[in-house]
Amino acid sequence: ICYKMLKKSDCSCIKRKAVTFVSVSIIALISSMAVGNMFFFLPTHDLRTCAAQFANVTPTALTPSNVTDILNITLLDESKPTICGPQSCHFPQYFTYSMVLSMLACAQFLGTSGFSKLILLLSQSVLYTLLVLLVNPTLFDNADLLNHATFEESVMIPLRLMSPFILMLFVAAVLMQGQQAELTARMDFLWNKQAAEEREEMVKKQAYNRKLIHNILPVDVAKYYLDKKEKNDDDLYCQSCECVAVMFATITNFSEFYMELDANNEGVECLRLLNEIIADFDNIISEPQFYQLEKIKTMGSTYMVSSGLNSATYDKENMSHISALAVFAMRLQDQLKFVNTHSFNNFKFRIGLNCGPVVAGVIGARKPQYDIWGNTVNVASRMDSTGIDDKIQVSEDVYNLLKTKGFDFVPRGFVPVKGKGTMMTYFLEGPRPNEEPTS
Ligand SMILES: Nc1ncnc2c1ncn2[C@@H]1O[C@H](COP(=O)(O)OP(=O)(O)OP(=O)(O)O)[C@@H](O)[C@H]1O
Repeated sequence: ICYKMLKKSDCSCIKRKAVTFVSVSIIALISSMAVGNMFFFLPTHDLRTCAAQFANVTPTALTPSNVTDILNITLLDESKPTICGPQSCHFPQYFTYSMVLSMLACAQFLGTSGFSKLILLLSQSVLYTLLVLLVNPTLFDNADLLNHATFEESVMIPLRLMSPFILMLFVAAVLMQGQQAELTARMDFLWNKQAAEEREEMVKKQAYNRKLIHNILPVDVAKYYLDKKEKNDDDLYCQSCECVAVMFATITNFSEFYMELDANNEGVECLRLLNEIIADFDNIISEPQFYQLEKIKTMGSTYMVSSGLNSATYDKENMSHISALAVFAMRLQDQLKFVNTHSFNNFKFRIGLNCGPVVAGVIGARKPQYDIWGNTVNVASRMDSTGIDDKIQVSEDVYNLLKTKGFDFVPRGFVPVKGKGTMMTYFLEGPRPNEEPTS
């Protein structure tokens, strides 16, 4: 009910108070049983004196057996009234045991610090000792006498002294056990804390590693390696893809821009600009509309992208992954124009597109690289290398698939392509995507 109705912190506070209340009640109850009962037997008559009076002798002249015989009492029969008075208590050591029980409850269940427990236990035992010694010591002396008479063995240490000694011994034991428990609890706490910190660190590292792997490999390929049970580095991952689109986009005059001079920190500033341009391209490819695209790699100032490499991104029906790559190519052109305007440069951009079957895979055990191979890739590269600055040259296959999808094409004519003879190619002119280029 508490957990349903209240906040967690309020609830644990109430729970703690309830536990303290119950513990204090138990301690008070058992202590009062121990201490309170002792008062029921007041006034207690000294059996030896009583028997001496009855026999009209001095108390020292009587042995314990004489006393029991004269008074006609036995250790085990407490109920019979004696000539000295009504029934008595023959086993006062049970008061001490009750006290030990109450102290045990105090030591075990009371939710306070070790020091306050020690103070409480000491005051309990001192109070009890005073009660034993001052209020009713005769009760304990009578018990000693009855024991002596029954077992015919003299009592070495009187019970009235033995009882406080037992309590002190118990306090010492509780103190030692408490210290040990506190030490263990502290160690447990520290170990738990350390374990929690290490677990948190491990989770963070795992997430970071996953992020790194996802930056190197496509999501499905990364999943293949992460889920793989047998970690064999030599395993080859490769997959045949039915119809993917491949793009090569090159900043053709970047080599003219790149110079190693003192003024540009030995070329570092040129590389910084190239890095910013590529990062802009990476940001565009991360947009949700380009989810079918996968960046393959950059080679110098060439950016290579493919689309439709897995079942999640390949659209067999509408070939939307090829349309998405065409739109992406135009976005890159717009982005580079934007960079030119703001960096007062005149970078030229040449793009080639092709589509068809490829083989995708990961090569190498160290620094593994995801790549695609096949004639489709070679031709896409040729579409770029034989293209014209600021144009997107596409193969006839791309043209045939996209001509009915609202794209504008201008035929370029037959282009000589190394190893292929001549190929009919087209320039993709539009329509331009509406989006503003990102800064
Ligand atoms: N996975 C790939 N990544 C980058 N470039 C590629 C890839 N596959 C092919 N190419 C490029 O495609 C182009 C055409 O390759 P092809 O095998 O037809 O001719 P090649 O004689 O090897 O090329 P080149 O004459 O340019 O050296 C090559 O320039 C090659 O670098």
